[in-house]
Amino acid sequence: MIGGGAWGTALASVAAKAGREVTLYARDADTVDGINSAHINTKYLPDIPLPPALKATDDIGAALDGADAVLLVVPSGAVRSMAARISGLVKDGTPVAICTKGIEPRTGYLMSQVVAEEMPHVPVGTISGPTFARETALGHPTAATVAFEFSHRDRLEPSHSPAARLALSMSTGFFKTYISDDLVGVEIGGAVKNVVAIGCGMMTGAGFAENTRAALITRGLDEMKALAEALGGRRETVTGLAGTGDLTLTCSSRTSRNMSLGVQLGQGIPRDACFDGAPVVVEGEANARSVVDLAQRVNVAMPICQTVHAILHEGRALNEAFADLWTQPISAEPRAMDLTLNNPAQKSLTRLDGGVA
Ligand SMILES: NC(=O)C1=CN([C@@H]2O[C@H](COP(=O)(O)OP(=O)(O)OC[C@H]3O[C@@H](n4cnc5c(N)ncnc54)[C@H](O)[C@@H]3O)[C@@H](O)[C@H]2O)C=CC1
Ligand SMILES: O=C(CO)COP(=O)(O)O
Repeated sequence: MIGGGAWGTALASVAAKAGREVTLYARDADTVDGINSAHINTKYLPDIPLPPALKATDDIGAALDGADAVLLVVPSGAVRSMAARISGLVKDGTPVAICTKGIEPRTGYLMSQVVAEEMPHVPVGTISGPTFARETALGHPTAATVAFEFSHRDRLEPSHSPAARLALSMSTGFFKTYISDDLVGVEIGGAVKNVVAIGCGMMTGAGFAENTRAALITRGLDEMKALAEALGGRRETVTGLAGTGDLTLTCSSRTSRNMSLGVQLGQGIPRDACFDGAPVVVEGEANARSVVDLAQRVNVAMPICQTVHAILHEGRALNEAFADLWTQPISAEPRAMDLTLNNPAQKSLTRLDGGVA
């Protein structure tokens, strides 16, 4: 397990509980000591006991020595450099699953494509779904999708595919795994939901309520499906755990760092004062740029993501941007019907407390 943050630790705990021999690499020596001596990751998952069998090290070579599978769980901005760093340490054919949710800025690559470029000698897939780290580490019932591309041989013998082997290896009585061969659908779901969750949080923080949130979730899902399809993924994958599931989770709870950032911004808290100034990984901020850029490149309209992007990165006023979103041209649902009408409505958003935005 490469990455000693909340999610890397939670996944390492799952794998250890599934009976795997797990070594977690963390760059922080205190984290390593805490896991080895007290079986706690005090920084990222305080108070959650970890399986004593789980070992940690700050020696990345030792962590990877003899590994039958590698899970890569660092923030998206560190994925390429980490993949390049470990490439020579991972033996040919070892499945590598990226558990990071994002799209690389500039290239527009999925995280699995970034890793595949740096590690051409191994099969690369992903594990994704509605999985808050804390709940997972506590052993709450959780489900996730393991996705790898299937070779011709994998289709003939699916149980030998990397996806199936990893799904089996990670399965416990509380961590239910599903298998997919649609990496694009799964990874687009994970990246886009972060952006939509920031949007849901913004509107919640600004004083709007449940109708608004349900509309953003549903139309956000439509954006996710359209982008996935344009990139060769399947719409039905997006209706699964890594799309609908994760979108629903992160748009419904302030446990989500993305939703929580949005709420704070919606309340008017300046960005550098959010989370009391602590450096928290909020993938949706970078994802907003890369998703909108990718959507433009493949000519897919993503009005919610564009609105979030404009507020985060172009200095647009939040209320005005959402009022514009709500008065965009009237279009068909689903998109398959090609129909757009000019919208004659005046901008008018009223908050739950009766205030006008
Ligand atoms: N926390 C959660 O509930 C879930 C998180 N994820 C995804 O997992 C990824 C990681 O998130 P978390 O573990 O939650 O973040 P985190 O903030 O808890 O931990 C990040 C970890 O990455 C390490 N790190 C950062 N830059 C690094 C670098 N350049 N080299 C080596 N290590 C580096 C940090 O030291 C830290 O251990 C994100 O893409 C997130 O979207 C996915 C599912 C659930
Ligand atoms: O991806 C996640 C849950 O599936 C975690 O969401 P946040 O990164 O918004 O906390």
